[in-house]
Amino acid sequence: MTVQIKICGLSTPETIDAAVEAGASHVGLVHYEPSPRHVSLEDAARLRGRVRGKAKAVLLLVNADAQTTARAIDVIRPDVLQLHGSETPEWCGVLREKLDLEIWKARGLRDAGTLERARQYVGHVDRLLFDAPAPRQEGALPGGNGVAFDWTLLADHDHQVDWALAGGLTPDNVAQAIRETGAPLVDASSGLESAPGVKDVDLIRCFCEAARAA
Ligand SMILES: O=C(O)c1ccccc1NCC(=O)[C@H](O)[C@H](O)COP(=O)(O)O
Repeated sequence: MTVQIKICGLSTPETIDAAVEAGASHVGLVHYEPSPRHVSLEDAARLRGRVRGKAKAVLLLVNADAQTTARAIDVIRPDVLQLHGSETPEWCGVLREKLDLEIWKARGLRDAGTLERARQYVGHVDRLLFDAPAPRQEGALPGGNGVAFDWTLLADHDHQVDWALAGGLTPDNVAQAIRETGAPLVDASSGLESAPGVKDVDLIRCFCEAARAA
């Protein structure tokens, strides 16, 4: 099966184009002000326009309220809404029923217990995205930290919904990650940067090549 590839936290036309040309199936736009990858709604809408018909646009929000979510969807018109905070299964389900787009929920995997609890989202989301857990320190971002988790947690797991692997993926480790977990979709952000929030087009290309060659 061909692995799908999401490049997250893109914020310039050049890096968006590089991701699409390298064969990314999904591009991620982070609308979350504390992030170095935050893009305004207007910039996100412009970037989204560049990929229409070529790759799916994923809008990433963190614990956004209903009004903020509705406004962001209205302006950006993404294909996918990725929820990367502490959104409940019920809230995901409400959005999935009301909105004509895919709902993805990110879950940090610390141990087998956190993987088991992620099952609460089955039936409420279109995809679970397994990431490293958020660092415990004050002010830490809930994602995009470039930290990998223990992939053996996913070995032989009985997935009951589509899923994706994220967390510390780079051109150097993505093939091994795919082989060890069987991930159908891989997602990378900070491992493709020369500085926080600054994507490197060569790293984007190398990542896509390595993922496809796995
Ligand atoms: O990228 C951010 O700054 C960010 C902020 C808040 C929530 C999520 C965020 N990013 C999510 C991602 O980029 C990925 O889906 C995932 O966390 C993998 O990131 P990385 O470990 O940096 O590859």
